[in-house]
Amino acid sequence: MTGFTLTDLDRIIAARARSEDESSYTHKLMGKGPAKIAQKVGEEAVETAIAAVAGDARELTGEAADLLYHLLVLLKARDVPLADVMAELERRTAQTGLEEKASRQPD
Ligand SMILES: N=c1c2ncn([C@@H]3O[C@H](COP(=O)(O)OP(=O)(O)OP(=O)(O)O)[C@@H](O)[C@H]3O)c2ncn1[C@@H]1O[C@H](COP(=O)(O)O)[C@@H](O)[C@H]1O
Repeated sequence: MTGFTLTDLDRIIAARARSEDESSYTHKLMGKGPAKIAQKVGEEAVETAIAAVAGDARELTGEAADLLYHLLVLLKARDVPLADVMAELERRTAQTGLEEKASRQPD
């Protein structure tokens, strides 16, 4: 179990996006703009789906990590805070009333 969160990754992405470090993939990707980043999200989503259908857990793990990373970069490029996405997910959970039940049950 790791304590690393999407919020941690989001902070790293924000710092790398702000940097002028030419060796940073995040910096380079941000420079290409939202359309290119959105294309990468689409590609990574397809690769994730293919890995899931193939049933290869290791491949799926890697592709899902690529997808989440690129999705966070896309949100950053469009100035949509990750916190807003999490708040929307929380709102949906609150609507169903399942949050309390889930916290009482083991994973
Ligand atoms: N999580 C990631 C991450 N996941 C995937 N990738 C990069 O995403 C790229 C995807 O590879 P592809 O083959 O699909 O794309 P490509 O051919 O390199 O590029 P395109 O021409 O298709 O755009 C690879 O270069 C990976 O290194 C990531 N790059 C960075 N991070 C995180 O971002 C942090 C900052 O990275 P830098 O910005 O590089 O310092 C790192 O410490 C990581 O935490």
